[in-house]
Amino acid sequence: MTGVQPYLATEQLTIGYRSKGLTKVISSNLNLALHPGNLVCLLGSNGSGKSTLMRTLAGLQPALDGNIKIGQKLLAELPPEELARKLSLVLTERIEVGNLTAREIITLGRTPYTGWLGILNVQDREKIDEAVSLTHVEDLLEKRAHQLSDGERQKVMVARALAQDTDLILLDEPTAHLDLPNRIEMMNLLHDLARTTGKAILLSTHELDLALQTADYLWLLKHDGEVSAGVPEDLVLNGSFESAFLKAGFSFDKMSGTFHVNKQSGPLTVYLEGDELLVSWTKRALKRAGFTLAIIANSHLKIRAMSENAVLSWEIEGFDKTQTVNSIEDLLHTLRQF
Ligand SMILES: Nc1ncnc2c1ncn2[C@@H]1O[C@H](COP(=O)(O)OP(=O)(O)OP(=O)(O)O)[C@@H](O)[C@H]1O
Repeated sequence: MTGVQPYLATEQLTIGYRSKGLTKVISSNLNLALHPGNLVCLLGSNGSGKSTLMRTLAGLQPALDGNIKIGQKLLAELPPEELARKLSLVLTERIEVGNLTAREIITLGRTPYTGWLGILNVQDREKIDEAVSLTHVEDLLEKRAHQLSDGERQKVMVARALAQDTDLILLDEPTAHLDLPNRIEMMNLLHDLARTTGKAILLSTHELDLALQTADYLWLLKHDGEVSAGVPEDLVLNGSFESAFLKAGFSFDKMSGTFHVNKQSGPLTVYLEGDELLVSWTKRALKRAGFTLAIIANSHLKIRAMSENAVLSWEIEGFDKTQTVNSIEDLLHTLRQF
């Protein structure tokens, strides 16, 4: 991204650990940037170094080398109270919020402005109200932390970060432990927040699919420490996405943006045609069941998938006979007879 000043930028950053004279480098020469209004997802397999990078960017652990700049200033030289007005961190699982109500948790976000006494002025109250409204947690305010579901608690923690009124928000695995609808809601919420507030939001996640769909940028952390950064679609098309996650037994389908389990195919070849949606789901079932899918009609079996007036049917032609079934279960059962 050119022309726009980043809220955060790294220069030749090296992250890792130093203890008892030993240095463990996780990743080096990182030149990354977080720009206003962008949602960036940090992806990488287990142990690749996502938490290490998040912690380093948040100033919770020192960089081994290089710089992190917040605006024009070096992170390492920012006093804690100034950093707290620039960057908020949501460590969803690790923060002990005890028995506070959701309102009290969100109010804690104003601590960098209210000082020890915690007396709220008009602006503090406005920022809290705005955070509550943006995250839609109005109905949760009087609930205590232990009365909140994981998804509700996560939203309250995002509201606390918003109340902190920082340009940068970093979230470590905000979708962990959430069910699919809540994962989607959380990612959409963060994407909308980046758009509407102009904040730069960085989150680490294992949600490859959701990140591909919602992130403005991806940072892909590979096991060798290399980081590929870019727009999701560019990283899919240039092969970076695939190479960051590929393991034996999986393949990545660039067309659909999904990972597939590789199965050993059997000797019987099947040609599929017909209704697009039915063909797509039938293909999945056939691959899992070990059939080899052919791209030409000249195969052992030809299947025509049809959807007419909400009635689904699969016509199977081959070995001198034609049969029709009405479910994928029956289709698989019939094919296994051949
Ligand atoms: N305190 C530490 N001292 C030394 N090495 C550490 C320390 N904490 C983590 N590591 C190592 O750093 C590497 C990266 O760990 P990190 O927790 O950053 O990975 P991650 O991508 O967040 O993993 P996950 O997806 O499993 O949460 C791992 O090899 C881990 O063993």
